[in-house]
Amino acid sequence: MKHPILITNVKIVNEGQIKIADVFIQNGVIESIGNLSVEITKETVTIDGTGKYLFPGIIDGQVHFREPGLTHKGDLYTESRAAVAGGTTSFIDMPNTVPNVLTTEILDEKFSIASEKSWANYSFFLGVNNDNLDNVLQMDTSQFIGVSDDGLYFTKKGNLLADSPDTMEKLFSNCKSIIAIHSEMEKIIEENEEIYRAEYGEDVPIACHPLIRSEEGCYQSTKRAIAIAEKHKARLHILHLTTAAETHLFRNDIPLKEKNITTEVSVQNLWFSDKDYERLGTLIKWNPAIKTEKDKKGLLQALLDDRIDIITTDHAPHTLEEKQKPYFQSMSGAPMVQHSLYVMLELYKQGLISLEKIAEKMCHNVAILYGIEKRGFIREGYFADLTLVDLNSPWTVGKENILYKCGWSPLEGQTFQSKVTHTFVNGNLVCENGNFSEFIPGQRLEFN
Ligand SMILES: NC(=O)N[C@@H](CC(=O)O)C(=O)O
Repeated sequence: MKHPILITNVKIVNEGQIKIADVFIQNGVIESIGNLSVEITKETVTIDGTGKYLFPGIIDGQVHFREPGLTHKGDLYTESRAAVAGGTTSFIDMPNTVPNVLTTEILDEKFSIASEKSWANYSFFLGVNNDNLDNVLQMDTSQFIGVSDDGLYFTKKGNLLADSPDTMEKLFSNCKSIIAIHSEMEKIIEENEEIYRAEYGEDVPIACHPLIRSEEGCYQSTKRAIAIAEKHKARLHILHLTTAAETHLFRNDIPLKEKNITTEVSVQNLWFSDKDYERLGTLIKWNPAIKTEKDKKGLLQALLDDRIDIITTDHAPHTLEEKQKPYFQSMSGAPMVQHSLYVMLELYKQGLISLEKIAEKMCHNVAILYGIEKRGFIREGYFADLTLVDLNSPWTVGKENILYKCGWSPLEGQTFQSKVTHTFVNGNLVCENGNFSEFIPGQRLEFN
């Protein structure tokens, strides 16, 4: 039986406001919020929230948890456990697992594994590439949370969806669900690779990464994808923006609910810039590449003025061995899901973003964008997915507190001022000051 939980006198960060109240959780949902005089029974767990901040549980719209098929990097148990430790209570996972998620059978298998192994609530994108395009065009795609090409190669040549305008025309004119795309132009990347190969041979320095996977490659791709989506009134979501230039292609004059074209930024692009390649090398090699200080500032500005709708992580773990290779051979992507809220709270401490905006972009808007039912807000009757934070409890990221299966983080050595003290998933207190409850599986996200 689930214990009722009463969190008292806590600062609730929700829907543009911070208000002090008590929160009563029972049977997995937020039963009441206010100045409560609930009857405290023997079973009730009372948590003193004085001085702390209560956020809706973070919903991460883009992760790679690697199961099935790539479980030497991470799996649904290890990565979702790391997620809840850092205050993330729901996630949407990408299709580039092995086998790629190109059929509903493989999608169902992923749901089935998650129902037994995931600490957090979950959903999965259906992958789309040339191998299954005709099938996807026949499907009632409104039954999926979204389709995505992320991490999949699209054409026989190996290009991305964004490189195949004809295919985009076909897909966008038919598909009813959200189409979440990785937006870079392979042709521009290949041309740039040739330029730097001519100069350095195989020893291209990592500092060239943002020049190879360049601003131009992102901008041209995003511009074209938006034009095709607008023509077909498709529901397009551009994943992980990395350039300030692209942000100007998105609108902020209509409410998120009415937008057909949306986008996101991943936390690492608000934290790192090209200045960090010298210190961290291929550890911060991501696709698309982390770009300049100017881009970092422009992305934050676009987040604040609502041209960027949500914050994700693109959590993409690889082993250290896979990362620490020469530029061309090293894997792109790094783990981030345990630390996303910490990065954002640190930006708050630096005066760059408000707590209300963090809740909007990491919780409310992700629920709105993907139509997730009864999560992402602190409201009576909603699932009790909640994250309690102490804003004055410094700690340092180190091997001993990293929970990713790959065992490393590009943030090692970083001191954060804030700490997630309690994470609740569906009304269960699953993690308290780094100590986990017995395993309780999360739930499949329902969407409308
Ligand atoms: N973002 C990355 O750099 N890597 C992702 C794939 C992807 O999102 O392209 C991965 O799965 O490793």
